[in-house]
Amino acid sequence: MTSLDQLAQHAAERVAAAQQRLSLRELRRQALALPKGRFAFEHALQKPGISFICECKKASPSKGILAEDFPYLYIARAYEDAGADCISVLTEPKWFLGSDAYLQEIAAAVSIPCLRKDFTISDYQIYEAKLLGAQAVLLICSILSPEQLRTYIQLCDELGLSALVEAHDAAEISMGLTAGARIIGVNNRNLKDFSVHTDNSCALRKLVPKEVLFVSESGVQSAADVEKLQQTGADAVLIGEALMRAPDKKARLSELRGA
Ligand SMILES: O=C(O)c1ccccc1NCC(=O)[C@H](O)[C@H](O)COP(=O)(O)O
Repeated sequence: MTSLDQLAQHAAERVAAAQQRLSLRELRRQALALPKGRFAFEHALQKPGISFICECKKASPSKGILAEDFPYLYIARAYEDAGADCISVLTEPKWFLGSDAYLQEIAAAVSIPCLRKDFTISDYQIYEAKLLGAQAVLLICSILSPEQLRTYIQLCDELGLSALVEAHDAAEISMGLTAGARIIGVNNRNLKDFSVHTDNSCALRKLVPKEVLFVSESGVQSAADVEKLQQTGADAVLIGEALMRAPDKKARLSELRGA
């Protein structure tokens, strides 16, 4: 079983446990009672130049603990002060040591849009994301069927959430576009063996039409990486480790911008 299979399986167990506490019907009722979102996440990626999605994550399966000390609200505010366009918040608890509470508190504390970064395998998690204050959810092609992907994008549309549809190869990009994705994220990390190649985004950019937003995810470590991805036509970069390991987030983000 790959790490991704384990993450997806654990997500299904988490959803089953959550449904014991609150039914899908009641969760759905609560989510639909909220004002419809305005797709703020995708609007934030439409500005001229490259946008920065800065990630709050304490740990990851490939790198272990990234930040012993994890003052998540301080980190999120530092990202916002440094000019981040969006924040990605890991809510997966077992391998990323994330938490729904981190997302809820961060979304309430900042005015830029937040992505719920989790392993979505059920509509239940999309309603949860809405209630936690997220403006976007991650949909990973390799753990969803084409039908699930299409249905979940439609649900996001109904709630006014953006869907960041993650692909790693040409077949997954095709699956995402067929399902109606408006944002494709190409993960430079192979989630089966954890190897990272930012050139993956460069190779796959041409398969995504210009009217669909293109996000390059993972392995961005330098201003040269950002410059290369911008030249390739990326609308945004999603950066985790390089920022999480930096004591001064503002200085590190400026450095990555090439300022
Ligand atoms: O990072 C991992 O080890 C990992 C393992 C299994 C599934 C997903 C994983 N990472 C999620 C991500 O893709 C990153 O958090 C994100 O793109 C930021 O990457 P980085 O800048 O390299 O921290």
